[in-house]
Parts: sequence; C-alpha cells; structure tokens
Amino acid sequence: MFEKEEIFVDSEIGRLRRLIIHSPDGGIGKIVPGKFKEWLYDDTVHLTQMRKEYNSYIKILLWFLDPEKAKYVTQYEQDNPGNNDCYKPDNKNYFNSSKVLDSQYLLAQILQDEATRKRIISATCAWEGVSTLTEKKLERITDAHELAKTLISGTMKDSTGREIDFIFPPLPNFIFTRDIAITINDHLLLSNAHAPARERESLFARYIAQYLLFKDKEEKLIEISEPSNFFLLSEELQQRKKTSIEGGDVMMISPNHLLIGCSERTTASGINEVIHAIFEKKATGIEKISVIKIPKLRAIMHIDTIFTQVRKDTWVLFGRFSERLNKKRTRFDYYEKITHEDALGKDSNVEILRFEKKIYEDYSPEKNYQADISGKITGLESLLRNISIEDFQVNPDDVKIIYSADNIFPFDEREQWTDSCNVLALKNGVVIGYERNEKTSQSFIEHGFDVVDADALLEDFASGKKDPDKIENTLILLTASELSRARGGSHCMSLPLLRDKI
Ligand SMILES: NC(=[NH2+])NCCC[C@H](N)C(=O)O
Repeated sequence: MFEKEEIFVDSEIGRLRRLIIHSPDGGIGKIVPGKFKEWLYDDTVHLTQMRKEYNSYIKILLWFLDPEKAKYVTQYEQDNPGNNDCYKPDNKNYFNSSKVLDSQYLLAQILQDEATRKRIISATCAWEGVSTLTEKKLERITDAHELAKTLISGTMKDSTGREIDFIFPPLPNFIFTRDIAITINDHLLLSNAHAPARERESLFARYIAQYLLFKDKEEKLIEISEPSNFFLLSEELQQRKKTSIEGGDVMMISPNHLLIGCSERTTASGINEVIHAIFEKKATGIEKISVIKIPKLRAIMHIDTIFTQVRKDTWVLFGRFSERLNKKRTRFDYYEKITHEDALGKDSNVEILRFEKKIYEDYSPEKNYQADISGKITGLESLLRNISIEDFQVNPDDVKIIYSADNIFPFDEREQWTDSCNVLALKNGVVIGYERNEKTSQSFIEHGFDVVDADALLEDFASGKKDPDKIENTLILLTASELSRARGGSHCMSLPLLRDKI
C-alpha cells in the first residue's frame, strides 16, 4: 500500500498528493478539566460532533487526493446511514487510502511484525512507567489494529470486551499530525515534543518513520537530541535549555528555504540542533533557514497559528505581528494595550534571523559549512513578501496579505484563536479553513477568492457538478465548532508527505 519513494515536499502550496492525518480517537472523549493545562486543551470536546466535522475534512481530502475512495465513503454513508465505520482505521470497512493515511493505521502496519511489536510495547510501557502486568496484558492483544488503537487512546478492553480505565494518558493532540514530523524535500525531520503530553506521539512517529516510511533509507531521517552533557545541567537550566522542536514551527517554504519558529514549543537550542543537522546533511537541499522568534504564548504556540501560505502571491497573517500595520495602529489603542498584556503579552515584536549555508573547502570533512547570519529582515510581513518575490518570482506589487478578520479588533484576536491563519493548501490557491472565522473569509472574498462550504462542495463533487481538478482560488470552509476547541486548524491536522514540485 505504500511506496516509500513517494515522499517529497518542497513547498507549502504544491499540489498535495499524500499526507498523514489522524481521526479523533476515543482518548479525546476522556479529557477532564483538571488535566486541561497538562494535556494542552482549553475545554472538553463533544467527540461525536468533532468526528462529524473531521469526516468532512477527510472527504474533502479524499476528493482531491484519492477520488475513488471518496466515492467509496460517499456510497458507504448512503447505504449505511449513521454508521461511521468507513472512517475507523481498525474497522474492516475502513476506506484504506494510500494517499490519505491515518497514523493509527500506519502504526498498526508496523505492529504486525512480531519483533517490532515487542519493541514498541516495551518502549511505550517503559516510557509511561506502567507495571509488568499491564505490559503483559498489552502483549496479549494479538490484533495489530486493536493494539494500535489501545496504544494511542490509552484505554483497553477487558476480557469481556468492556472498556476499562486508562492504562496511560490519552494522546488528544495526535490529530495535529503536523507537529510530529516535517517533510523537508525527500528528508523527514522528527520532532522532539516540548510538552510531556506529546512525547508518546514523537515515539510513535519515530517508529513509523524508521520501520515503514524510511525503512532502508534511514539516512534521510533528521533527528535531534539534547547535547551530550545536558544531564549535567541543573534542573532549572534543563527546563530552559530543553531541545525541543514541533512541526507547527517548521515550514518547508520553497525548495531551498526553511522557516523555523522559535516559540512556546520550539526552543533556541532545538533550532540550533536543527540548523546544524540540516546544513551538515549534504542532500537536504536547504541553503537558507529563516528563524522567526515570536512571543512564547499559548494563543500562538507555533508560527503556523499566526500565518500560512495560500498561493505563491498570497498569505494569511495575524495582523498583530505585521510590522507594517503596527506602525499605523491607532483606533482601539488603549483597550488593546490592556488586553494585549493578558492575551498576547506586552511584546508583539517578531525577530527574524536568516542563516545561510556557506561551504568552506578547507574545513574538516565533517564540518565544512558555516551558518552565516546575513543581516536581519525587518519583520514578519516583509519576510513573507520577500518569499513571494524572491522564492516565487512574484511582482512586488502583486503580493497580497489577508489579515485575520481584516485586522479589526477584537475579531482579529478571536478568529486567530480559532485558527483563521492556519490553512492547509490542497494546491496553489486552494485552501481549507474554518467556517466560524467569518470576517477572515470576507477578506478572502475581497481578495478575489471563492469561499465555499465544505459540505455543499462535497455534494457537488458527488453529483459530478463540480470537479476537484477544476477548483481554483478557493477557500473551503469546514464546520469546526468542536474541532477548533482542540486549538488547531487544517494546517495543524496534516502532515504532507508528497506534493507536486512547485
Ligand atoms: N501546529 C499547530 N499549531 N498545532 C496545534 C496544536 C494544538 C494542541 N492542542 C497543542 O497545544 O499542542
């Protein structure tokens, strides 16, 4: 089902051909208020509704990436009203696409091999610190799909088939597959999650990469770890210097250019390791890395919560971080200042550093490169404009920036919170966003985009009235009353493995 060769991403907007997602699993339905902070949620979620919303997302992806399977699920739903089995990776009626891949399905694939299965069970148990008895129980689950589901959701069935309590915590953030790894041309950078609640995700991502996606080409994996003497640092220093990087902070923006955010989740030390790892590997194709330092705040945990690319010449950006707008800002100044200090911190400044790879022939063979800082770029909006102009040869006057809720307070902040700036491009100019961000959608219209409701579009695809190949310059809107509570948009909910070259 899986051709390893087909892993290649050199932009955020080339036509999407294959990606990893993860359907909301039972673990999300077990979040309790006392664990919000630790498990990185801000609310409980109505799982049934969330799944409905997510299934529309899957169907849109299937129509664009794997139309035969889209027809299959459409037919299945028609024949079996109210039955969602075709979306469950552990069910025999699963749509089972080789283009839209569920991480749970991939985990189940590698769990079929006896040695790998043992290794993953013991690694997970050691990691979660569970008893030998529990480990034995896990070993007795012979069905790989059931085991994958258990390892992810953290709950297990007893001998009578009743679901018993947690054996370890759920992974409610696993739906945000963006964060677990990032495809950099034909390489894969594995994340080092910042929060303990996401570390088991990193573990599974690593095994899926090692034993399936990059089997026999492990040299294409980029991994980072703590520097060798890290364990000698004091606890406090370890906390500060933790080497973490999450995929939401990394964008493969153009064939030789990588963006990395320094944020609540991705630390300077993590970035330092990545720069070295990437420049050291000769074949990554990356020549320049722009580091975007944003305030460390929950509202903007990754750079993809404040901007994403829509088209070669178009971006959606949270205006609060535009140096151009900040100069002009007047209207709600006073009120804004007060709220800023709570929600966004005092500082809405973004700092940008660019590292360029320079080769020095006379260095030792292991280290013949140097990351040169070639001066600062004045701000985030300039950086984005610059990418359109330099990397995509867009005429400077043609670059368009769509701001969250047209930069009108307080809607800009509200819509940013529900991921107005976090869109996934299916191809150059066609992106998926959330219906609830109405003012941002209005801005898309004003910039010449069509805005369509996902469910209406699905009907038109099913009836043949519209053809995914002919859709251009469109924002597709998902209902996301529950999805957005998990604090991520379609960009976060996708790990692209294959895009057409840009
Ligand atoms: N790439 C992203 N912006 N991911 C969003 C992750 C949201 C998730 N609840 C977390 O806090 O980790």
